[in-house]
Amino acid sequence: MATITEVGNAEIYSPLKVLEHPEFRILSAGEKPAPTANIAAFYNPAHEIHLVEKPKPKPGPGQVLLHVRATGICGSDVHFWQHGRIGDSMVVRDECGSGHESAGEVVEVGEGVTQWKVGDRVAIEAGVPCSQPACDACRTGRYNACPDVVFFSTPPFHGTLTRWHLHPAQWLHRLPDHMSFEEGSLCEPLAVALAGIERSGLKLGDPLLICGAGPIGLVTLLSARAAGAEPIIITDLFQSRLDFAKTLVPGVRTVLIKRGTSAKEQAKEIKEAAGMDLKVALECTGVESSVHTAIYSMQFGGKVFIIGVGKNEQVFPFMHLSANEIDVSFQYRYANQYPKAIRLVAGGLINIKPLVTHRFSLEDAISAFHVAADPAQGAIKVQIQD
Ligand SMILES: NC(=O)c1ccc[n+]([C@@H]2O[C@H](COP(=O)([O-])OP(=O)(O)OC[C@H]3O[C@@H](n4cnc5c(N)ncnc54)[C@H](O)[C@@H]3O)[C@@H](O)[C@H]2O)c1
Ligand SMILES: OC[C@H](O)C(O)[C@@H](O)CO
Repeated sequence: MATITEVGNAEIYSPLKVLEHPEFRILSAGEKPAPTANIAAFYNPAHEIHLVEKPKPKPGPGQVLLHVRATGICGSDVHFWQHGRIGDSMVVRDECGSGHESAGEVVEVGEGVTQWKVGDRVAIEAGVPCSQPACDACRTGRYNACPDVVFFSTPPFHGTLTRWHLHPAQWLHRLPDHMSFEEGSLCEPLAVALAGIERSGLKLGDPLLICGAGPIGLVTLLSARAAGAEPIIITDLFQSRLDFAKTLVPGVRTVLIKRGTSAKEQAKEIKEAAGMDLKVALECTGVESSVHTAIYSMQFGGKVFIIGVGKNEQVFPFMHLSANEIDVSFQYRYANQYPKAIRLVAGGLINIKPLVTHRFSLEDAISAFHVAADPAQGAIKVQIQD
């Protein structure tokens, strides 16, 4: 039987027709895999999700084999499973492995790897750009724009929600001893928030609006508090999410968004809660009406910075933006944020631990997905730990 290294890296990091591969197999419902089996959670174009058993890979030159110890379920994992696509370019066309918020432990290193040894604990940066000198994005440090990026868990690339994961040595980040795997895996959504804070230009004392109190909005809230924004207003459609935000950052002011209320009326309520017009909005829903609310909440010269992902085409209040010199910018994943994320958590400036509300074993990953997908369960961050 061919091993993964004999098959070659190109196949590991490329559209792998897993079910045609002799060593891949979907586990039947209720089947108990061996304790060391390389199981993973896969979704497919028929919107099914199941455990798959796949071979334990061998690290090739420059690669590290990891025991993945903690993985968070991201909204995009659930979205790929239930909707089969995000936008036009990320489409589920085959079985695809989930998960990209992971941390783990080095169990084997490939030829030429000198910076890692067995037992090292790492956060896994799931987007691996090509790093070629001819690639403008990689050369200029904006590697999230690399056209040849392998982003684990975005089709066609399989994810890091598996027991044994092979990763390029240079895209791992060392975890200090006092940082848990759980915190290491949360560095992924934290990296998204930090990229947003950095690129929005948020400064000490800036009045800030955060739209949406999901995991990204909440991690943005923690980061914005550490960055010194004041006051901070956070919105959501659900009071329970706003209450959760208050437990994280007691000083945050909350505004419940009511369906059927106009964006201008909601903005009025937000400005009243702040006692002023706001300077920056970090929009973490991607919902058109919420983007409008953010725009109408801004002062002259404000900035609406959109982290949320939404409908392909959306309408903007053009003249209001124009007459108030309001900038609108967007974030696509992140670049150069992991070392910063680890420093902020390790240094105690950001406490991300309370975000994890549910924990499952790898064998129970499918139940974890069902909890993450069901709003009635009240989960913030569901983690799978091994
Ligand atoms: N730009 C990026 O690279 C990047 C990376 C990760 C996630 N995202 C996106 O960020 C967004 C947030 O991610 P998440 O995991 O927190 O998602 P989530 O769906 O768990 O949370 C979104 C929150 O927004 C709230 N919401 C919905 N409509 C609202 C409205 N009109 N006003 C106020 N709140 C509203 C929801 O109730 C929910 O609590 C998603 O769109 C996600 O795709 C973007
Ligand atoms: O944090 C990274 C994001 O979740 C990904 O871009 C995902 O949404 C699609 O690849």
